[in-house]
Amino acid sequence: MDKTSDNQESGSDYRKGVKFLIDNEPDMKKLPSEFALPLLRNPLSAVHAEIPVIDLSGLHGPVQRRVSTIRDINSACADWGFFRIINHGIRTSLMVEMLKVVEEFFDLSWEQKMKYASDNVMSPIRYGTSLNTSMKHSLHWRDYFRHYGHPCHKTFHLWPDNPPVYRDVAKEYLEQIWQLAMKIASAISEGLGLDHDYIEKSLGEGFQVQAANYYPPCPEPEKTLGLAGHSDHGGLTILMQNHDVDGLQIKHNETWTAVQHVPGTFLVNIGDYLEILSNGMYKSVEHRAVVNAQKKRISVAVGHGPELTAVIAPASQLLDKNSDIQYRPIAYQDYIRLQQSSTIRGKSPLQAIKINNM
Ligand SMILES: O=C(O)CCC(=O)C(=O)O
Ligand SMILES: [Fe+2]
Repeated sequence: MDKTSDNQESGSDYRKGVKFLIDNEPDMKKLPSEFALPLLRNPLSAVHAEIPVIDLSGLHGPVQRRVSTIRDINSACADWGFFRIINHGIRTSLMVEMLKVVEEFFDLSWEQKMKYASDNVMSPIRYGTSLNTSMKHSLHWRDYFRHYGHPCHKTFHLWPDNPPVYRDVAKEYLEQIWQLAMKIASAISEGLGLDHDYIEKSLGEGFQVQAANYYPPCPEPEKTLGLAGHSDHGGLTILMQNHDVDGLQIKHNETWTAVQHVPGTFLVNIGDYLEILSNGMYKSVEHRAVVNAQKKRISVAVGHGPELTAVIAPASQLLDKNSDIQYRPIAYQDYIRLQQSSTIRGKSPLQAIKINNM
């Protein structure tokens, strides 16, 4: 292919990131046509709703409070698949530091960031833009940077050394978030009627991936999305964002619903692995990110799932003669590849392994 053709040139500019585009043209008035999503109905007109709030200190309280907290988590998982946690035990200063080093990373020159660009969706570290620019699709208004976390010692040496404190801050953050995820997983196990360590044990060594998203201000935010509707492939995602701008929407009762950000809290959501493990009792919920004309938004989503070679399948304890198995077993890494290689979002990877019981 002629590498100097106009298309190819502008195509490669997009791969440098939307931040690069807007930094070079801060007065941009029109959304470049590649970003216009043809079938999108104005995403900024979503309804607003309060999602369940769980006070995690209840898990350490007297028996009755613990039981009612587990019951609340269980109904939040079944009814919403998303909930907000307070009294989660993570220092606010660590949350702030983490957002700061992530922002400093995105502020690096595009050459420095492109060192981490990769078309390999399983790469342990990856910078990119939109969904998957190795495939043709309408572009999305976000840059992302993701890398593996727990067990941190395996990939720590690959993480960015610029900003210089990045590795240390991210390690402390990801280790604490892993512990938090295991605490919630234990409550969910009990809520499902399984042993309290059932989910944690099912993870084996476990797998954690951190996805940082950067959504710059966008000239025509009603015509595009930061991130298309999708469900997460892992079991539990723990999400935080910078303090002063909303953007997350979840599909609740078939309606896109905007979720307000509350500083100092995290959002937790159920991913496909827990939908599969619970044989469909819990649903992984589709969610997306919208953008806005005024402010950049940064989010850090940390996903938690089983070790990559694990075969994921419904828990046998949850299958009885009245409930047929709903999903075909699949190696977790094959599932991730299925999800990440596609530019079609929604819940299509789950549909692909769903068994159509009559
Ligand atoms: O930016 C957000 O709020 C959502 C991010 C997200 O869903 C993801 O990274 O999987
Ligand atoms: Fe997500």
